[in-house]
Amino acid sequence: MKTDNEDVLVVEDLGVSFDGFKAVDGFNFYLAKNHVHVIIGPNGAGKTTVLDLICGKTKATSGSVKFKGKELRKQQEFKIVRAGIGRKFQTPSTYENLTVFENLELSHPAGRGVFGCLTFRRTPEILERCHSVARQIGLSDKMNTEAGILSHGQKQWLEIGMLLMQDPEIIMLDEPVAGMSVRERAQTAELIRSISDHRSVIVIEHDMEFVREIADRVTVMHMGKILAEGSMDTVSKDPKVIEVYIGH
Ligand SMILES: Nc1ncnc2c1ncn2[C@@H]1O[C@H](COP(=O)(O)OP(=O)(O)OP(=O)(O)O)[C@@H](O)[C@H]1O
Repeated sequence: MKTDNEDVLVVEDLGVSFDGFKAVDGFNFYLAKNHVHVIIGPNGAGKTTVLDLICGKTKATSGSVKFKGKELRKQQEFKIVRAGIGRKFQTPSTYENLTVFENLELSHPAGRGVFGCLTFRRTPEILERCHSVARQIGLSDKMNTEAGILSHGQKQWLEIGMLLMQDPEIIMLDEPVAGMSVRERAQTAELIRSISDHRSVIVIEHDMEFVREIADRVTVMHMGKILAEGSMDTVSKDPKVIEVYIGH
């Protein structure tokens, strides 16, 4: 368990309604620097919506999202990414016909946007960054392999690598081990732990064994609200949590 208490992200009283239905309601969330904070909860609890609100994909109807003291709630999505919050969606976003190396290279901030594409130069710094990210995601020996022929797990790691290329301070992952083999899950747990040496990670996950392996802190959501929060040990013994979720 890490002890560094500095919060990089402070979310308070966050809420959103869809046609009068409160999908997220009075949500408070404190993400500590270099921690892995996992959000769990039954289907429809509001977990994905919370990530949508943090990254600006969905606009909140109330509350605040502060990143290193700066209010993000009304910022546009691309500005939130640039500020240092990266999000991996469940839908694949790799370029299947490009190699692992090319996918990583393209994700470097220097290649971003029309102007970036036109003026992009492969500098030694960018090359080194691609290789260091490839080492971290375990794909160093696949640099020249087209993304389309990678295994499911390797594609997921490549996507995480593409996020890492942007050097974000916070990474958000929605069900990162869905569809993975036991071995791939273990490797993903290791990867997430290594990412949290220098960044904070928010993960949504259903697999409790996996949560136990990676989480510094767990928030349990139910019907748009927080049901419990603490270490995995604490929340998994909470009778409220057992009743609505773990006991199912
Ligand atoms: N854009 C939207 N318009 C209307 N309702 C929405 C919208 N987005 C989410 N909801 C509703 O909000 C609730 C929370 O959904 P959300 O996807 O955040 O839950 P979740 O905890 O991530 O569930 P799961 O584990 O199934 O992915 C659900 O009832 C969903 O139908």
